[in-house]
Amino acid sequence: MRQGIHTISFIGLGLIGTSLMQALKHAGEATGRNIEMVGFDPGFNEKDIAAITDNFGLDRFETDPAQLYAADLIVLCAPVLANIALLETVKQHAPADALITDVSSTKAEIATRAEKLELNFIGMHPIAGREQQGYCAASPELLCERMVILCSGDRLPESGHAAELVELLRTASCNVAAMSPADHDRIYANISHLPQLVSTALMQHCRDNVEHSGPGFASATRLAGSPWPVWCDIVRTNRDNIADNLAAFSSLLANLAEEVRNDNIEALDARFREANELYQRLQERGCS
Ligand SMILES: O=C(O)C(=O)C[C@]1(C(=O)O)C=C[C@@H](O)C=C1
Repeated sequence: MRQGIHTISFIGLGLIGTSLMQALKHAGEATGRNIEMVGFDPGFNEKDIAAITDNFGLDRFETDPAQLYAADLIVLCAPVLANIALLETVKQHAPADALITDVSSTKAEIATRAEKLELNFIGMHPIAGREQQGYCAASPELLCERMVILCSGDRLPESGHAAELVELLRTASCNVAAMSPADHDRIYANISHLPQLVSTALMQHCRDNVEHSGPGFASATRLAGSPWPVWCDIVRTNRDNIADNLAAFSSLLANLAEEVRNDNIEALDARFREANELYQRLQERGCS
């Protein structure tokens, strides 16, 4: 049996799949390896295949599952529920020693399904994105200095394809961290899924005055441009955590409204001071 990652298959060649493919290709080259990048996307026509091969580093577009899944590492890059559905096909075709991962934004449901199917699976979540979709908006820079969560439990994997994946991600300048799927979904409901829904709701709430808006409103609502097909699956696979966060945030907003109405300057000053300090810390970490 040959050792190491020589071939990676990407199922779904959108923004994240293509950016990750390019980043791992470059990381392989930087460490003296030519990793073959194989991919499939059901929405692709001949023009897309030519463009992604010529400009984004895809080596082979494969429609035959036997060829597509014959890889050392398989990365599922479709929306979460589609990735979950794909696990059956992966089980059928993937070599026994292949590592299966995904780039979905929720991790518990897919991990449970993969465990039931006894797959060699570790979920992954690159904390990177933009409101544009599709491979045309992809770039390996998208992942540079960004966190990538591997749902391998308390510790990052130390052997096999999974350890090699960690090494490739680090070479691509990603900050790789480990956590459990349940912790992931709880944390990202708060720090990612809530901000998305708040941005969407803010855009709706201010609909009548959008034409009068300035740069402040534009930066507060950038995420309102995010694609629903992706977010539909995220919301559906992390419902309780997201609903809990929305409820807690609504009560914070209710308190804020009271403070404004009652001219509670002290409370408002404390809020601005805390938020300013947190913002400053984020800037210092280079997370803007
Ligand atoms: O900046 C964006 O447009 C994002 O998509 C960002 C963001 C995030 O919350 O940071 C949103 C969801 C993804 O799972 C990862 C990244």
